[in-house]
Amino acid sequence: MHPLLGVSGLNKVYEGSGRRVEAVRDLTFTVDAGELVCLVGPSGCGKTTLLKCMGGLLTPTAGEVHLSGRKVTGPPPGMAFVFQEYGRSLFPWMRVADNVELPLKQKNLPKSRRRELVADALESVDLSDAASAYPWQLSGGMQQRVAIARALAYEPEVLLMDEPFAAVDAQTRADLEDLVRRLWRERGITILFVTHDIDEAVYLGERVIVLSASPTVVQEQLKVDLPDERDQIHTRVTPRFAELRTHVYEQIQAAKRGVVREAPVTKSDTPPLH
Ligand SMILES: Nc1ncnc2c1ncn2[C@@H]1O[C@H](COP(=O)(O)OP(=O)(O)OP(=O)(O)O)[C@@H](O)[C@H]1O
Repeated sequence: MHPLLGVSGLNKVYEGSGRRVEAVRDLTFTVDAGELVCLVGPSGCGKTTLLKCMGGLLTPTAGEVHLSGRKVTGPPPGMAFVFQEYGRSLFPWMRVADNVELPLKQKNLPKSRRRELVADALESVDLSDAASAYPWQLSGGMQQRVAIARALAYEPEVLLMDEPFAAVDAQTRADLEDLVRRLWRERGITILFVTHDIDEAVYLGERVIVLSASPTVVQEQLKVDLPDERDQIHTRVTPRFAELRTHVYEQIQAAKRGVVREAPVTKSDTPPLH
Protein backbone atom coordinates (compact mmCIF):
# COMPACT_ATOMS: atom_id res chain seq x y z
CA MET A 1 0.00 0.00 0.00
CA HIS A 2 1.29 3.49 -0.88
CA PRO A 3 1.34 6.11 1.86
CA LEU A 4 -1.13 8.93 1.29
CA LEU A 5 1.55 11.57 1.56
CA GLY A 6 5.23 11.15 0.76
CA VAL A 7 8.09 13.60 1.11
CA SER A 8 11.36 12.44 -0.41
CA GLY A 9 14.73 14.14 -0.41
CA LEU A 10 13.10 17.54 0.01
CA ASN A 11 15.51 20.46 -0.12
CA LYS A 12 14.72 24.15 -0.19
CA VAL A 13 17.22 26.93 -0.63
CA TYR A 14 16.08 30.56 -0.59
CA GLU A 15 18.22 32.88 -2.67
CA GLY A 16 17.93 36.60 -3.20
CA SER A 17 18.91 39.99 -1.80
CA GLY A 18 22.52 38.76 -1.56
CA ARG A 19 21.45 36.05 0.90
CA ARG A 20 21.40 32.27 0.54
CA VAL A 21 19.50 30.26 3.15
CA GLU A 22 19.31 26.49 3.02
CA ALA A 23 16.10 26.19 5.04
CA VAL A 24 15.46 22.48 4.48
CA ARG A 25 18.39 20.18 3.73
CA ASP A 26 17.05 16.69 3.14
CA LEU A 27 13.68 15.56 4.43
CA THR A 28 12.14 12.16 3.84
CA PHE A 29 9.04 10.80 5.57
CA THR A 30 5.61 9.43 4.79
CA VAL A 31 2.14 9.84 6.26
CA ASP A 32 -0.48 7.11 5.98
CA ALA A 33 -4.15 7.74 5.28
CA GLY A 34 -6.00 8.58 8.47
CA GLU A 35 -2.90 9.35 10.56
CA LEU A 36 -2.52 12.36 12.84
CA VAL A 37 1.15 13.27 12.71
CA CYS A 38 2.79 16.15 14.56
CA LEU A 39 5.93 17.82 13.29
CA VAL A 40 7.96 19.52 15.97
CA GLY A 41 11.28 21.31 15.76
CA PRO A 42 13.20 24.32 17.00
CA SER A 43 12.11 27.80 15.93
CA GLY A 44 13.25 28.69 12.43
CA CYS A 45 13.94 25.07 11.48
CA GLY A 46 11.91 25.30 8.31
CA LYS A 47 8.52 23.91 9.39
CA THR A 48 6.57 26.51 7.44
CA THR A 49 8.83 26.07 4.42
CA LEU A 50 8.17 22.33 4.51
CA LEU A 51 4.37 22.77 4.75
CA LYS A 52 4.36 25.27 1.90
CA CYS A 53 6.30 22.81 -0.28
CA MET A 54 3.88 20.04 0.71
CA GLY A 55 0.90 22.21 -0.14
CA GLY A 56 2.30 23.14 -3.53
CA LEU A 57 2.64 26.80 -2.53
CA LEU A 58 6.44 26.73 -2.91
CA THR A 59 8.58 24.79 -5.38
CA PRO A 60 11.29 22.74 -3.69
CA THR A 61 14.88 23.21 -4.85
CA ALA A 62 15.24 19.42 -4.93
CA GLY A 63 13.16 16.42 -3.95
CA GLU A 64 9.47 15.71 -4.31
CA VAL A 65 6.15 15.59 -2.52
CA HIS A 66 3.52 13.03 -3.51
CA LEU A 67 -0.16 12.97 -2.59
CA SER A 68 -2.01 9.73 -3.41
CA GLY A 69 0.88 8.71 -5.68
CA ARG A 70 0.75 11.96 -7.67
CA LYS A 71 3.55 14.52 -7.62
CA VAL A 72 2.51 17.82 -6.06
CA THR A 73 3.25 20.69 -8.46
CA GLY A 74 0.67 23.21 -7.25
CA PRO A 75 -2.02 23.33 -4.56
CA PRO A 76 -3.66 19.88 -4.78
CA PRO A 77 -7.48 19.74 -4.64
CA GLY A 78 -7.44 17.26 -1.72
CA MET A 79 -5.56 19.50 0.70
CA ALA A 80 -6.67 22.24 3.06
CA PHE A 81 -4.64 24.55 5.31
CA VAL A 82 -5.13 26.14 8.68
CA PHE A 83 -2.55 28.82 9.46
CA GLN A 84 -1.49 30.50 12.67
CA GLU A 85 -2.70 33.95 11.68
CA TYR A 86 -6.46 33.48 11.68
CA GLY A 87 -6.84 37.26 11.74
CA ARG A 88 -5.29 37.45 8.30
CA SER A 89 -6.80 34.29 6.85
CA LEU A 90 -10.47 35.31 7.24
CA PHE A 91 -11.99 38.14 5.22
CA PRO A 92 -13.28 40.75 7.69
CA TRP A 93 -15.97 42.05 5.33
CA MET A 94 -17.54 38.61 4.84
CA ARG A 95 -19.83 36.94 7.31
CA VAL A 96 -18.65 33.71 8.95
CA ALA A 97 -20.78 31.47 6.72
CA ASP A 98 -19.54 33.27 3.59
CA ASN A 99 -15.91 32.87 4.70
CA VAL A 100 -16.49 29.14 5.15
CA GLU A 101 -18.26 28.84 1.81
CA LEU A 102 -15.70 30.76 -0.25
CA PRO A 103 -13.27 27.90 -1.16
CA LEU A 104 -16.24 25.68 -2.05
CA LYS A 105 -17.07 28.01 -4.92
CA GLN A 106 -14.08 26.58 -6.82
CA LYS A 107 -15.60 23.13 -6.57
CA ASN A 108 -18.60 23.74 -8.82
CA LEU A 109 -21.03 22.43 -6.23
CA PRO A 110 -24.68 23.46 -6.31
CA LYS A 111 -25.63 26.18 -3.83
CA SER A 112 -27.73 23.77 -1.76
CA ARG A 113 -24.78 21.38 -1.28
CA ARG A 114 -22.49 24.28 -0.37
CA ARG A 115 -24.99 25.42 2.27
CA GLU A 116 -25.17 21.91 3.67
CA LEU A 117 -21.38 21.63 3.94
CA VAL A 118 -21.09 25.05 5.59
CA ALA A 119 -23.82 24.27 8.14
CA ASP A 120 -22.28 20.89 8.93
CA ALA A 121 -18.76 22.31 9.36
CA LEU A 122 -19.96 25.16 11.59
CA GLU A 123 -21.89 22.69 13.71
CA SER A 124 -18.77 20.52 14.05
CA VAL A 125 -16.85 23.41 15.57
CA ASP A 126 -19.84 24.51 17.65
CA LEU A 127 -20.34 27.81 15.84
CA SER A 128 -23.74 27.38 14.20
CA ASP A 129 -25.06 30.43 16.02
CA ALA A 130 -22.22 32.63 14.70
CA ALA A 131 -22.94 31.96 11.00
CA SER A 132 -24.07 35.50 10.26
CA ALA A 133 -21.53 37.31 12.45
CA TYR A 134 -18.43 39.00 11.07
CA PRO A 135 -15.02 37.52 12.07
CA TRP A 136 -14.06 40.68 13.96
CA GLN A 137 -17.06 40.18 16.24
CA LEU A 138 -15.60 36.88 17.46
CA SER A 139 -12.82 35.99 19.92
CA GLY A 140 -9.46 34.72 18.64
CA GLY A 141 -10.32 31.13 19.49
CA MET A 142 -13.68 31.42 17.71
CA GLN A 143 -12.00 32.89 14.63
CA GLN A 144 -9.61 29.96 14.55
CA ARG A 145 -12.61 27.61 14.78
CA VAL A 146 -14.06 29.39 11.73
CA ALA A 147 -10.77 28.74 9.91
CA ILE A 148 -11.01 25.07 10.91
CA ALA A 149 -14.64 24.93 9.73
CA ARG A 150 -13.62 26.42 6.39
CA ALA A 151 -11.01 23.69 5.97
CA LEU A 152 -13.49 20.96 7.00
CA ALA A 153 -16.22 22.16 4.66
CA TYR A 154 -13.78 21.67 1.81
CA GLU A 155 -13.77 17.94 2.66
CA PRO A 156 -10.01 17.55 2.34
CA GLU A 157 -8.16 14.26 2.33
CA VAL A 158 -5.29 15.97 4.12
CA LEU A 159 -5.37 18.87 6.52
CA LEU A 160 -2.11 20.78 6.98
CA MET A 161 -2.06 22.86 10.17
CA ASP A 162 0.78 25.33 10.71
CA GLU A 163 1.08 26.28 14.40
CA PRO A 164 -2.64 27.01 14.37
CA PHE A 165 -2.98 27.67 18.11
CA ALA A 166 0.21 29.63 18.77
CA ALA A 167 -1.66 32.93 19.06
CA VAL A 168 -4.47 31.95 21.45
CA ASP A 169 -4.51 31.76 25.24
CA ALA A 170 -3.71 28.51 27.04
CA GLN A 171 -7.29 27.51 27.91
CA THR A 172 -8.60 28.16 24.42
CA ARG A 173 -5.65 26.26 23.06
CA ALA A 174 -6.48 23.20 25.17
CA ASP A 175 -10.08 23.29 23.88
CA LEU A 176 -8.90 23.62 20.28
CA GLU A 177 -6.50 20.69 20.71
CA ASP A 178 -9.38 18.53 21.87
CA LEU A 179 -11.45 19.77 18.94
CA VAL A 180 -8.73 18.65 16.50
CA ARG A 181 -8.57 15.19 18.04
CA ARG A 182 -12.36 14.88 18.01
CA LEU A 183 -12.64 15.96 14.36
CA TRP A 184 -9.82 13.63 13.40
CA ARG A 185 -11.57 10.69 15.04
CA GLU A 186 -15.02 11.56 13.73
CA ARG A 187 -14.05 12.39 10.17
CA GLY A 188 -11.03 10.17 9.53
CA ILE A 189 -9.07 13.02 7.91
CA THR A 190 -5.30 12.74 7.64
CA ILE A 191 -3.76 15.56 9.64
CA LEU A 192 -0.24 16.94 9.63
CA PHE A 193 0.07 19.36 12.51
CA VAL A 194 3.12 21.60 12.87
CA THR A 195 3.99 23.00 16.27
CA HIS A 196 7.02 24.10 18.24
CA ASP A 197 5.25 23.04 21.46
CA ILE A 198 6.49 19.63 22.60
CA ASP A 199 3.57 18.93 24.96
CA GLU A 200 1.09 19.80 22.23
CA ALA A 201 2.85 17.45 19.77
CA VAL A 202 2.77 14.52 22.22
CA TYR A 203 -0.80 15.20 23.38
CA LEU A 204 -2.20 15.43 19.85
CA GLY A 205 -0.15 13.08 17.73
CA GLU A 206 -0.26 9.41 16.97
CA ARG A 207 3.28 9.95 15.78
CA VAL A 208 5.74 12.79 16.29
CA ILE A 209 8.37 13.68 13.71
CA VAL A 210 11.18 15.66 15.33
CA LEU A 211 13.02 17.99 12.98
CA SER A 212 16.58 19.19 13.46
CA ALA A 213 17.65 22.82 13.49
CA SER A 214 18.03 24.46 10.07
CA PRO A 215 19.29 23.19 7.57
CA THR A 216 16.65 20.67 8.46
CA VAL A 217 16.62 16.89 8.43
CA VAL A 218 14.40 14.42 10.30
CA GLN A 219 15.98 13.99 13.73
CA GLU A 220 13.66 11.23 14.86
CA GLN A 221 10.20 9.71 14.45
CA LEU A 222 8.40 8.58 17.53
CA LYS A 223 5.22 6.56 17.89
CA VAL A 224 2.99 7.99 20.62
CA ASP A 225 1.64 4.96 22.46
CA LEU A 226 -0.83 6.86 24.62
CA PRO A 227 -4.44 5.63 24.67
CA ASP A 228 -6.71 6.86 21.89
CA GLU A 229 -9.01 8.52 24.39
CA ARG A 230 -7.06 11.54 25.64
CA ASP A 231 -8.09 14.35 27.89
CA GLN A 232 -6.33 17.43 29.11
CA ILE A 233 -6.60 16.60 32.80
CA HIS A 234 -5.63 12.95 32.94
CA THR A 235 -3.44 12.29 29.88
CA ARG A 236 -0.95 15.05 30.63
CA VAL A 237 -0.23 13.75 34.14
CA THR A 238 0.41 10.12 33.17
CA PRO A 239 3.99 8.85 33.60
CA ARG A 240 4.02 7.79 29.94
CA PHE A 241 3.16 11.32 28.77
CA ALA A 242 6.05 12.66 30.89
CA GLU A 243 8.44 10.08 29.46
CA LEU A 244 7.48 10.86 25.88
CA ARG A 245 7.70 14.63 26.31
CA THR A 246 11.09 14.31 28.02
CA HIS A 247 12.32 12.14 25.18
CA VAL A 248 11.16 14.62 22.52
CA TYR A 249 12.64 17.49 24.53
CA GLU A 250 16.01 15.72 24.68
CA GLN A 251 15.89 15.11 20.94
CA ILE A 252 15.20 18.77 20.25
CA GLN A 253 18.05 19.84 22.50
CA ALA A 254 20.30 17.37 20.66
CA ALA A 255 19.03 18.76 17.36
CA LYS A 256 19.93 22.29 18.45
CA ARG A 257 23.46 21.10 19.28
CA GLY A 258 23.64 19.50 15.83
CA VAL A 259 23.69 15.91 17.13
CA VAL A 260 21.78 13.77 14.66
CA ARG A 261 20.85 10.29 15.83
CA GLU A 262 22.60 7.46 14.07
CA ALA A 263 19.45 5.50 13.30
CA PRO A 264 16.97 8.33 13.15
CA VAL A 265 13.93 7.05 11.32
CA THR A 266 11.82 4.17 12.50
CA LYS A 267 8.13 4.28 13.20
CA SER A 268 8.41 1.99 16.20
CA ASP A 269 11.17 4.02 17.79
CA THR A 270 9.50 4.66 21.11
CA PRO A 271 11.43 5.00 24.33
CA PRO A 272 10.93 1.92 26.52
CA LEU A 273 8.41 1.93 29.32
CA HIS A 274 10.04 2.22 32.73
N1 LIG B 1 10.90 33.86 1.64
C1 LIG B 1 12.05 33.64 2.26
N2 LIG B 1 13.20 34.15 1.79
C2 LIG B 1 14.39 33.93 2.39
N3 LIG B 1 14.55 33.15 3.52
C3 LIG B 1 13.43 32.62 4.03
C4 LIG B 1 12.12 32.81 3.46
N4 LIG B 1 11.20 32.14 4.20
C5 LIG B 1 11.90 31.55 5.19
N5 LIG B 1 13.23 31.81 5.10
C6 LIG B 1 14.32 31.33 6.00
O1 LIG B 1 14.22 29.90 6.06
C7 LIG B 1 14.45 29.44 7.38
C8 LIG B 1 13.24 28.59 7.85
O2 LIG B 1 12.10 29.43 7.94
P1 LIG B 1 10.63 28.87 8.27
O3 LIG B 1 9.71 30.03 8.39
O4 LIG B 1 10.30 27.81 7.30
O5 LIG B 1 10.90 28.19 9.70
P2 LIG B 1 9.87 27.79 10.88
O6 LIG B 1 10.43 26.56 11.49
O7 LIG B 1 8.49 27.74 10.35
O8 LIG B 1 10.04 29.03 11.85
P3 LIG B 1 9.18 29.40 13.18
O9 LIG B 1 9.18 28.21 14.08
O10 LIG B 1 9.97 30.55 13.76
O11 LIG B 1 7.82 29.79 12.68
C9 LIG B 1 14.72 30.68 8.22
O12 LIG B 1 16.12 30.83 8.34
C10 LIG B 1 14.13 31.80 7.41
O13 LIG B 1 14.83 33.02 7.61
